[in-house]
Amino acid sequence: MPRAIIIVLDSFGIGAAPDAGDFGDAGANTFGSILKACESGAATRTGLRSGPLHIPNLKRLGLFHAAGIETDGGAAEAIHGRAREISRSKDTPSGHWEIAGAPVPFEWGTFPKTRPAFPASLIRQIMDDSHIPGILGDRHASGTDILREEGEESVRTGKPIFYTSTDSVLQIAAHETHFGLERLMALCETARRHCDPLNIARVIARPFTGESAETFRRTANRRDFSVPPPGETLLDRATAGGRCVFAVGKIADIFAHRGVSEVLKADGNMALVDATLAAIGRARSGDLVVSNLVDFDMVYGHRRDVAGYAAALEAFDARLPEIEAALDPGDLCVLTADHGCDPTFPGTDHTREEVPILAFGPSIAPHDIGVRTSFADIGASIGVHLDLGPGRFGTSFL
Ligand SMILES: O=P(O)(O)O[C@H]1O[C@H](CO)[C@@H](O)[C@H]1O
Ligand SMILES: [Mn+2]
Ligand SMILES: [Mn+2]
Repeated sequence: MPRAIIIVLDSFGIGAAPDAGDFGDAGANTFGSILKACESGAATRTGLRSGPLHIPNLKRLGLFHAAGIETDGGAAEAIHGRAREISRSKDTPSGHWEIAGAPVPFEWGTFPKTRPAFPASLIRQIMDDSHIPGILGDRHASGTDILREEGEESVRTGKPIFYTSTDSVLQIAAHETHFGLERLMALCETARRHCDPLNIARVIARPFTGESAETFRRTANRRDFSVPPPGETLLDRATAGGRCVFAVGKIADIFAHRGVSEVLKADGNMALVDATLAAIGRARSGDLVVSNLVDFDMVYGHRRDVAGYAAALEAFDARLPEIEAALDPGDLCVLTADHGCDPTFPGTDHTREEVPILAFGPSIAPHDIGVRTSFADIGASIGVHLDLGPGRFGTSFL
């Protein structure tokens, strides 16, 4: 029996979705903007990269075809197309769950762009149950900015930093040793419980190290406390069918550990590619590997670092031949994304975009699958490929 691999390039959208205007994202295009910035020289950084975007392998597979960009290159080598999201939000869990065949049929709770952003009753409940002396932040913010602004006071007072974004999230940053990593995780579990009635998708622990605003760094001990997916996912169906599901990076957290057999954690895109290759190496026939490459989003998209994003794409592209070489004759590997995060767009939030689908394997015949009406077509196709059936949502493109 064949195997399947999904690699989510977190935030790698390829153009505004038809409903992008509803999200304030008309005109956003993560891939297109990076391409343009590279072309014009705006994505040059000494010692990092320069010139036009160099992604020969993604190009060969059909990324430009999927994005509707004319190229002088030949025919695409992968099944190629793009997909729209039916879930009404542009966050990570919604995107991943829809890819896995469980779109979100309701609106998430979010916190207003006011100061304070969190309801006093919520903060009171969390404080009563966690013995913290108070909180800092209490607003919408970029996680790295707020660390510079509030980190030193947090260390001095022992008050953790609470912040949010347009996503359905409560993020809590605290120092790994001064506050304590385990204590932060316990605090997040408490917060998770009190966020449930507000329909908040995720509470995220954001531990950091360092001793001053200039040296604070967020660590790889980030942990997402997610509510479970709203329906049966491809991962659930695979494990129920006796298959092994390897979850690489934050996949297990995103799926609230449901439908996951083995967790492989790693820090940084290149280590995550290594972990993905390790999982492919261990997967047996009928198994599923699901991997998330978070740096595109967390380190470059939200930071609006277009040169960094371009360099990260080039670095991933250079690893693609290794991934292709790791595939057995019957395998199917799908590259896609969960939402956009255009590094040239105003603000620091995700952008509502269509995502690429590049599906390849030694015996997969390339063809154009056009614009898919749901990310769920990916899960449906993999379900068919793995002989698990298409699932409730989505139409197989195989
Ligand atoms: O600015 P940072 O802390 O990276 O936060 C980002 O990460 C969150 C979860 O992915 C998003 O909601 C966005 O706000
Ligand atoms: Mn994401
Ligand atoms: Mn994000």
